[in-house]
Amino acid sequence: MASPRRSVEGRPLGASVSSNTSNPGSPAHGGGSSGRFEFQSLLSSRAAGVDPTSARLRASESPVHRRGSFPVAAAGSSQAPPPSLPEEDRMDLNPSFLGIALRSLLAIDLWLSKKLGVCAGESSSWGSVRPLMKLLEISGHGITWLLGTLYCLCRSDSWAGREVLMNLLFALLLDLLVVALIKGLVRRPRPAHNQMDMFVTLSVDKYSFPSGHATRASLVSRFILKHLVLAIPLRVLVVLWAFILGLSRVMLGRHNVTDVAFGFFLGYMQYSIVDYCWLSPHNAPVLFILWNQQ
Ligand SMILES: CC(C)=CCC/C(C)=C/CC/C(C)=C/COP(=O)(O)O
Repeated sequence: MASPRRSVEGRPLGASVSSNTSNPGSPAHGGGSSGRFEFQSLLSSRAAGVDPTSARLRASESPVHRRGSFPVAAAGSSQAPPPSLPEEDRMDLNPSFLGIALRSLLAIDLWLSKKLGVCAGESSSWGSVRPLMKLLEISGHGITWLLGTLYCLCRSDSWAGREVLMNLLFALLLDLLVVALIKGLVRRPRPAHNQMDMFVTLSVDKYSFPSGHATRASLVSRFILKHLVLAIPLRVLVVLWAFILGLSRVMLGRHNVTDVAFGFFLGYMQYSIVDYCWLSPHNAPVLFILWNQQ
């Protein structure tokens, strides 16, 4: 059955609001038999195996089909104030506005990412700096950081140093796990202009959301700023490295802007988790004793 509620649902709401405002006499305004809402309701009733004529009759009784009562359409008109919608219909209407906002954000994201992807190929406008961008890519790669941390852990001869490095190792592994989980869940494909010529990847790295390099850059730089005593210029360099690494992901065409922006946010939050669960000889003695026996 094409209930009134079914005829209300879905994407066209935002479009119909604007068409109602700009052209109150149009079929989409709800008055004509070929109006957009009727078309929608016919489609949904066909999909549900319902007789289109009876569906149309029902649609004309629906709260949204009485479009003159919708606040935007009614603005400036002499029509009676709208009867309030039942609670369940109001809940259906709001997400479609959110949907439109999300769709617009995604459209801007794709457009901006394509514009910024100036090193996506050798023949791109900034193709000559592609090798430099790929060097940056290696500087933020999981393998580089894991091997580097393990090496420093082996060379460290102080308890304090080992504690910090053990936590950095934990942070890097947590980051790999969280990013792999989200990539596997969201499954957003990489931008079409990306060349998949990355140095050592996991199977989930065919997906792009969020950027693993961006999460690592923000996690590691926050970690370094908190636990290493560095001169101001070096601290600035650490932040710059993280920012440029994130930007280089979009310039290389590996990611969309939102992948990197969310990656930065996620990495920042991950550091808070690492800080909260800080491993020390007091709360994780086994880990430290085992390591010292190596
Ligand atoms: C211990 C273990 C599972 C190590 C795997 C290290 C590894 C291959 C990480 C992949 C790093 C990578 C290519 C991430 C992708 O970064 P995006 O910025 O392109 O998302």
